[in-house]
Amino acid sequence: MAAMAAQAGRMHVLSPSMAAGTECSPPSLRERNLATVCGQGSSWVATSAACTAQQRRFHRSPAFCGNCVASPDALAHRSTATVSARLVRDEHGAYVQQQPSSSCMVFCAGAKDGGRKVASSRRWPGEDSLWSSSSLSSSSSSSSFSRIGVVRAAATKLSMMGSGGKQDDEERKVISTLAAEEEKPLTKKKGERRRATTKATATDMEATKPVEEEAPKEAEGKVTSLTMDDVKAAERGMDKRPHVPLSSTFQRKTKIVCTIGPTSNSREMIWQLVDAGMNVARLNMSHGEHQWHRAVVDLIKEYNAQPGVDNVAIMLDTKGPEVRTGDVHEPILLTMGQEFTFTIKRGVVDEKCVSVNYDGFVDDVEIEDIVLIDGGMQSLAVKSKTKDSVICEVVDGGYLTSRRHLNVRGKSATLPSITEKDWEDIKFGVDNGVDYYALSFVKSADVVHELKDYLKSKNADIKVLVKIESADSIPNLHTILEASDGAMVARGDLGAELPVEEVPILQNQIIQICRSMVKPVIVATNMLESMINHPTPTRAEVSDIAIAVREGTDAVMLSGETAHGKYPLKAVKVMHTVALQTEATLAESSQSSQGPFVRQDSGQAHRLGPVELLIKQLPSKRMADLNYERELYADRMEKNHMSEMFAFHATMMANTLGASVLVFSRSGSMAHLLSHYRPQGIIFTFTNDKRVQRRLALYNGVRALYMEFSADAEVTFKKALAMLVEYGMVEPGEEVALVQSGRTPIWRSESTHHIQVRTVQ
Ligand SMILES: Nc1ncnc2c1ncn2[C@@H]1O[C@H](COP(=O)(O)OP(=O)(O)O)[C@@H](O)[C@H]1O
Ligand SMILES: C=C(OP(=O)(O)O)C(=O)O
Repeated sequence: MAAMAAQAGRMHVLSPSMAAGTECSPPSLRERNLATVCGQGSSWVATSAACTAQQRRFHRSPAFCGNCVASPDALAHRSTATVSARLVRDEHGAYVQQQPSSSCMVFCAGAKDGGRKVASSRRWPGEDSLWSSSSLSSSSSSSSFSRIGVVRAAATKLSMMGSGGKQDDEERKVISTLAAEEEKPLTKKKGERRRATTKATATDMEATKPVEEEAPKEAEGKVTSLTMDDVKAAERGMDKRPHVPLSSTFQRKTKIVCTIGPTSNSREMIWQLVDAGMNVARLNMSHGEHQWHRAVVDLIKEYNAQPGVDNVAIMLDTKGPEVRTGDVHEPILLTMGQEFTFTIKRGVVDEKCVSVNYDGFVDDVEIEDIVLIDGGMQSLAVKSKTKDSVICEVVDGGYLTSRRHLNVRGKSATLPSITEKDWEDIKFGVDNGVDYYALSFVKSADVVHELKDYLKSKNADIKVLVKIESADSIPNLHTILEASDGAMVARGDLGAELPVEEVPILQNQIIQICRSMVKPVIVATNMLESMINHPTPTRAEVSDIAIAVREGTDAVMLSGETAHGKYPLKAVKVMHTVALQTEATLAESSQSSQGPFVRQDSGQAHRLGPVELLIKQLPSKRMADLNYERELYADRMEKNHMSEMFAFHATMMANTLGASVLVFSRSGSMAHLLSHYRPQGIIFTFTNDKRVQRRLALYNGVRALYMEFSADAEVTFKKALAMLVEYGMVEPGEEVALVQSGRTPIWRSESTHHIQVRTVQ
């Protein structure tokens, strides 16, 4: 079979170690019975129908339940796969391998909706319908609906490709069969009805007018075979249907921040990035004019305005007092040992000299200092100075391109944290209603207070994340974080100003401190750097993402990978898959090795309070720091006692039941608290404030949905549950933990605080 697989290139191979009839617990099943799709290292095993609601919760993670063995994340890799067998339980409850009774091409419609729904052209023994999607999926309101779109788009695509296309015969045959099948009447399901209604409005159609422009990425734009992305693109282009809520990435708890740049600023790309998993769009104000950024903001707003979609938050990253080289006409090659000069004169560029944007550069630098370009991609030793130039010798050579970072090893530039340009950009953010500022090179809490005072004076409700990237910020870390609304571990500059080996230690500490303060934290820079030029990540990059997830970060960030890389979508998909997979192992290990609740590495729901957690996680942390954390925690508990308690106990309850959490929040504060406790299920947060919904996009485990609240709590609960069922996020029969608490309880007259367990109808 393995040989056949190699030949076919995308044969689904069941591990030879899986003996038919072997009874396996989910983890061992996963270890032993993985199958490979498309030779891409992803894995899935076809599903059985008979899984209970309790088992189905495993579907939201790449773990497998005993009955229904599917690896949703694998579906994100590829839209089609050939499957040779599936696992089902026999009459004794043991797992057996079942061969399909007809051709077995699978269209992983699940790639669109979380990998839980799979439409197939197979016939399985005992099932008479060619469209036995129910045999492959959990109950779904939108699987047939996904299939219709996929089939129609695929068929149209096929006809466009003509006979000269590169599609292989087998795939063509199946697409044609599926297209013919589409004409057959189907029982309408909720999702279809919904689509039919939305499809009718002309305004909606106009809103989703397809982009005529070429896909901006050469590498990702080329169509060599029909993938889900092609199908989706074709689907959008052909049908002009409104964008519908996609749940493909809602199971992932760790959020993804994508920097928008020249390769990702088109409408088409932004839509695809969201589908692939983008939660927050970052605008880097070091590049591009306001007009450029406004166009991106407008696109994100247009995306968010669609009914029912996952909202994307906008984060404006200030340039800060960063020192950069000027523009160059073409890359300048720096060779080891050569002389090279940095000058504060503007607009100078030749093969031996380039401008620097900071007038104090010459004063800040001393002979023998090491100047790093882009955090050390090239480095130069300072040999001499004149009044306007620094003359260096190249230590590590390479190509110098436009507007590159300059750092002096071990030193911070003596510039104010918020420059004049930053104030202009901050005003731009206020005018355009961004959700977060990422404030660069913060060295003390004062600057955060200054910005917050300004925002207050403008009545602008924008949250301030501090970028920890300056050597000078470390001694003031606690006060800076305390003043902020969250942080970014900006490893690029941090690793240039401080020895690189300190970066992982600081990363961990910053994450833990933010967590203990109930503030979101982002790990940034170089996460999938090699994917700027290559379609697959290095193993070290994959580990880097996994480590950040294990440490409990709220979000991971892509910079050049999505801003100017060749494979922006692939990079997001890799990040999504790695995070999802890592989160599943955290959930598993918390269930098996340490009992149901106690987690120490990821900080998931635990019986210990945040301070105890911190002590366990950071054995090397100084006692003084821990006492400080303890005081903060005590202070928070005092102010927020009830909500803290309810968030904690709701988490415990949800974990015990294997259920998701449902919360109603005007300000988002209860969602923040729940996120802090990291429940194993999703925190579905209903809010009646669009701004809060967008902001929550950054928080670990939170899925925020917009809804008007009714004066009657029960009406609101029912509406919320119905919405989740409609979007395929929960299923009838499933239990959810519903929390009614928070600083400003919504139905104050009804009760004070409570947690209930509801079974979805
Ligand atoms: N708005 C933009 N306009 C042009 N280029 C951009 C923009 N945003 C990002 N880029 C490009 O993507 C690269 C990587 O993004 P990022 O890491 O945010 O930048 P940097 O490291 O330069 O601060 C940048 O160096 C730049 O070449
Ligand atoms: C995220 C960072 O900031 P920027 O890309 O703005 O330099 C960093 O230095 O890691």
